[in-house]
Amino acid sequence: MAESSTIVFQTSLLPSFFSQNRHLQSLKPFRTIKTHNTFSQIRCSISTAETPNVVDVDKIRWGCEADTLENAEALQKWLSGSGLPPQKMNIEKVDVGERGLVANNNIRKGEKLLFVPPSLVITADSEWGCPEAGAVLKRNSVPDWPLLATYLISEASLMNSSRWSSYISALPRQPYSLLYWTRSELDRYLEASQIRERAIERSNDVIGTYNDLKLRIFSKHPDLFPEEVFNMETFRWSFGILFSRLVRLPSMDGRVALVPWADMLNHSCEVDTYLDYDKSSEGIVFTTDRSYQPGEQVFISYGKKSNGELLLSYGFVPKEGTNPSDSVELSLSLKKSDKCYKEKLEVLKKYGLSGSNCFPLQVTGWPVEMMAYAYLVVSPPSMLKQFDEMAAAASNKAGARKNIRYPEIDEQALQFILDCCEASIAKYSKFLQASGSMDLDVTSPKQLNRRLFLKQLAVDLCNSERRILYRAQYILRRQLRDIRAGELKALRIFDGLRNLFK
Ligand SMILES: C[S@@+](CC[C@H](N)C(=O)[O-])C[C@H]1O[C@@H](n2cnc3c(N)ncnc32)[C@H](O)[C@@H]1O
Repeated sequence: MAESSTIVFQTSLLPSFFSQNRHLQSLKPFRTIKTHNTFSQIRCSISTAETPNVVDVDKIRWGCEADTLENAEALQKWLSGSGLPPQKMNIEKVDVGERGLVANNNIRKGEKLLFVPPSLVITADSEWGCPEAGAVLKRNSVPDWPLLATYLISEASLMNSSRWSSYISALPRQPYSLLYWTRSELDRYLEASQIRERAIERSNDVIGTYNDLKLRIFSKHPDLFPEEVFNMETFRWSFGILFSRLVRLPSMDGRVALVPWADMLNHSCEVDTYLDYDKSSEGIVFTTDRSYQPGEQVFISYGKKSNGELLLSYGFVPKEGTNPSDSVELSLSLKKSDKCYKEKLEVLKKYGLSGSNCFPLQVTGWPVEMMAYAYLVVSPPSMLKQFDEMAAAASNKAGARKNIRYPEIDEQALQFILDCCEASIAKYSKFLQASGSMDLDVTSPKQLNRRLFLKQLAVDLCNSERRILYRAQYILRRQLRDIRAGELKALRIFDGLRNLFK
């Protein structure tokens, strides 16, 4: 639950992993996913055991169904027995988020809750149940995210011999992130949204990371990392868990961690409280920003994320209009027919931009960088000397002048943004209209439920993104009307003066 690369939050459940760990990626072709369902017995040397333990792959519990309280009681018992102090909350079935933490006592505003001790937190430094496997990854300087993903799989494969067995058994068997949507589901349901691109990129990153680990490490140590256990399917699971549960802890130098118990808290856009390490109590806590009565679900914030980002990592979309941090990515592109296309592309590249860029629109407005980019797109050859300044302002490079104004091309720039906005609205409207009669193409009731669920999420996302575009369209039209009215007034004054002199 770390943060997005553009906005700095205190702590949020999730990540900017791939911006930090790109060096681990290898862009190899999609590999066929190997299932772990075939019965096989794996030898895995566990800690100091002299004879290697034999792992029955079929018996590994990759979490449980998150819509039940299966394993929740065992988790609470294990946590209490392992140093978690008595809590003012219990794990219960809830309306928002399936399972969540519910107050069992009056909770005051400003109260510190949780106090999960560091001994119950999983970080890149945690001890491995299979120390040889951990040593190999560390020798190869594997970064935190892939290391933690491998750690989870390794601990899951040790079953009851892992100290995290009760925790792992209570994790969701299928985390609700876009990692679990197939390519055709993404193409079909998220065609209108830029989140589709992000989901494809993320999925390719996970595949690339797994392939890289396999090539560099797993294939060289098949006794420690048997493919029946460490495969693309189990990596999808462990990355899905990390994307939806990992926390960045600012007071622990921004370390990323899995915090059992705290990761049962669901997100609300209406609260503004984050998990962090509390030096005085030496535990992971959060401070409530409202009071709760017994029976009420307690929430934290996963960060100031848009609905698209929440869907991408956590697999849910807040109710329309309830997320003040919601935004939609609007794509602007240079026109291929532009006489200065080459020159413009060159300056954009100089500032790390490309011929096509996305900018976040919010109901409250859009970034100044977007206007600078639009200026560059519409500027005529006579403004060649200003291209550099425009591209610099469109980038978020430090030191660049941001608030540039070119009143002579204001109208064209705003009209260009409006055209892009309307083209995007048309895409959303087409999807939303078609979604009513969309053939779900299913062969079983289970599949039907899944497709209906995904379609509903896509419809919710598209409605919330289109709503922001409608708002931008309204503002742009008004600004254009004002400019044109001003021009008309100036023209009338000019005509009046001309007639006077005549
Ligand atoms: C950190 S976990 C929270 C505990 C989780 N509900 C569970 O049962 O394991 C994050 C997951 O909880 C669910 N979730 C959290 N906040 C939610 C919300 N406001 N609406 C719907 N689902 C939510 C999503 O499935 C998300 O991937």
